[in-house]
Amino acid sequence: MILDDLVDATNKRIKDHESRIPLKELQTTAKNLKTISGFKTTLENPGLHVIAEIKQASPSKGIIVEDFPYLQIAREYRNAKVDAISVLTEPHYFHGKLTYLREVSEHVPTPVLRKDFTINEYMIYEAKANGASVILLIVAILSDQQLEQYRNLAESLGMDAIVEAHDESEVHRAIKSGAKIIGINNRNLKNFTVNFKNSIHLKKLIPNNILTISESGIKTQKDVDELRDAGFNAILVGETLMRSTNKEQLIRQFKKVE
Ligand SMILES: O=C(O)c1ccccc1NCC(=O)[C@H](O)[C@H](O)COP(=O)(O)O
Repeated sequence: MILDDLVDATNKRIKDHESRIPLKELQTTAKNLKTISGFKTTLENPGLHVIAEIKQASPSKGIIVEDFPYLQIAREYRNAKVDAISVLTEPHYFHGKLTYLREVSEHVPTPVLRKDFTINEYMIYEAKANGASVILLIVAILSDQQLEQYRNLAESLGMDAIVEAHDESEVHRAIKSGAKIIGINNRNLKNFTVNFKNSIHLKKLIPNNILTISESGIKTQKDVDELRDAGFNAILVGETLMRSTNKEQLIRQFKKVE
């Protein structure tokens, strides 16, 4: 299964990072670096918020774009007033890099999500040390204890955590862990199909005091309107924006602003 392969590859990658930058050194950098806070507060405002993703490739699609001017893309997203930028840092399947995260956070004054497969505390300090305002915690790869502990650690470092669920039992675990923001991934990670109805059904299980984000496979204005009507606080859009030749216009259209 792809998720197991991703976790194995992440384990090896982070062991290598730890051998080069010890945890103590990373913790000092993380604690001293000032990053943008307030992502959660932004989502609490009325309206549908947009998280725009920067990624060159994915397991389901392979290479999405050959040309990858990530800083220029980040500036276009900023001009379109996105509420956060999601940056893939996983190198093997998504062709991501930590450098992209750091540079985007240094050049663009918008909260940045480290989009990766967080499996330990080292990665949370690493996210903060490289400019992240938000991290992702995927319920399918973490225990109940890790979900709570990692979210608390992220918050203690001034970041927010999106707890990602794919099905009913994962939504219940996310709620039980104390998640303040739940991301529902529309993509089935076994066969890569995308199903909005599942996302809209799962939203109904989440209490109103928890913020919700619909992630993956969002392509058209109809998709966006359906998710807005279902009451999501935000959408996370990757491939559709990466392939768009006018990203700014598309985001404004999705947000329904002139
Ligand atoms: O995108 C994939 O193929 C994928 C496969 C396995 C695990 C995660 C995967 N994607 C990560 C994401 O969550 C997406 O990058 C993100 O939600 C944006 O999705 P999209 O708009 O469909 O590019």
